[in-house]
Amino acid sequence: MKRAVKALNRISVQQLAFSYNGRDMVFENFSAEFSGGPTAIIGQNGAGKTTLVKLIKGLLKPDKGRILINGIPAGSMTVRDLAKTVGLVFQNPNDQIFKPSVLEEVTFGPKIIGFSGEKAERSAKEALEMLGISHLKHENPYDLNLSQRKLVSIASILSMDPDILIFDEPTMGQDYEGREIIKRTIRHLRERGKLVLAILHDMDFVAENFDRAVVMHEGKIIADGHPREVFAREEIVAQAGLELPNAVKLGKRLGLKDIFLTKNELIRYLKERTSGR
Ligand SMILES: Nc1ncnc2c1ncn2[C@@H]1O[C@H](COP(=O)(O)OP(=O)(O)OP(=O)(O)O)[C@@H](O)[C@H]1O
Repeated sequence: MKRAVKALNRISVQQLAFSYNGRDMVFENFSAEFSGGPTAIIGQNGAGKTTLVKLIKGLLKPDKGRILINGIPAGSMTVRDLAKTVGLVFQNPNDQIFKPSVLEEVTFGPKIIGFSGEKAERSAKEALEMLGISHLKHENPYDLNLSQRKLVSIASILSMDPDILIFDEPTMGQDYEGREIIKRTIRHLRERGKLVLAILHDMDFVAENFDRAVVMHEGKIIADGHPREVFAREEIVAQAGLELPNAVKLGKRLGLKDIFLTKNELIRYLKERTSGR
């Protein structure tokens, strides 16, 4: 008997044009494909990153072109179907959170998209556990600090169990522990076959956790590849005003030709080189 194979989650952006005011074009004939491992969208302020993810999420409508979500034109999907398929965690959690308790907040989304009360609660509790904030479930989100509130906003999207998750600046305001939690969450989502996109200004986090970096500049993609390839391209790094990851900077300062994405990679290389002498 044939086993059903779940198709890869995929976003296909085709010949997109978009302007906020009908004059200044953010995108003109912009195309991109997203599937597979976690993808970071990077580039200077104003490059069009947030506009792109809002278009994908259906919060903005393209002037021209179309966006296919798992083969289906986003424009033809109901708000509920789109919410079930694509979850967007906003940069600022205050734009997303409005319930008086963490548990209500994280249960709200799953209920809206049709989970039973019991399933919504189970899913919410799993998400809170994943993000290490189960102990906060009875708190009012607005009594929490910004980094905890950000984790609540991530949990409230995770609990809907969408196929595609988009994070706008997930590590902003997070300390070491928060970054570790987000790192684990991305790994967990990837293992479950979810498509993860994240807008990031934190290049260390990109280097450590992403398979692909898409560099945007003035509404265009100017580089697209594994972070090791992208950070090796000095002209791209300069054009997009990117800060290099610390391990890459250190490797360069040591005069090494190869690109080391993490401190561990660099240390391993230096140890091998020393022991091989
Ligand atoms: N609500 C809006 N109304 C009008 N113009 C906007 C609006 N939001 C963004 N823009 C403009 O659209 C362009 C792309 O902005 P966008 O926020 O998508 O960039 P970004 O790469 O996400 O930047 P950041 O890293 O600061 O979030 C910029 O020129 C910006 O000024």
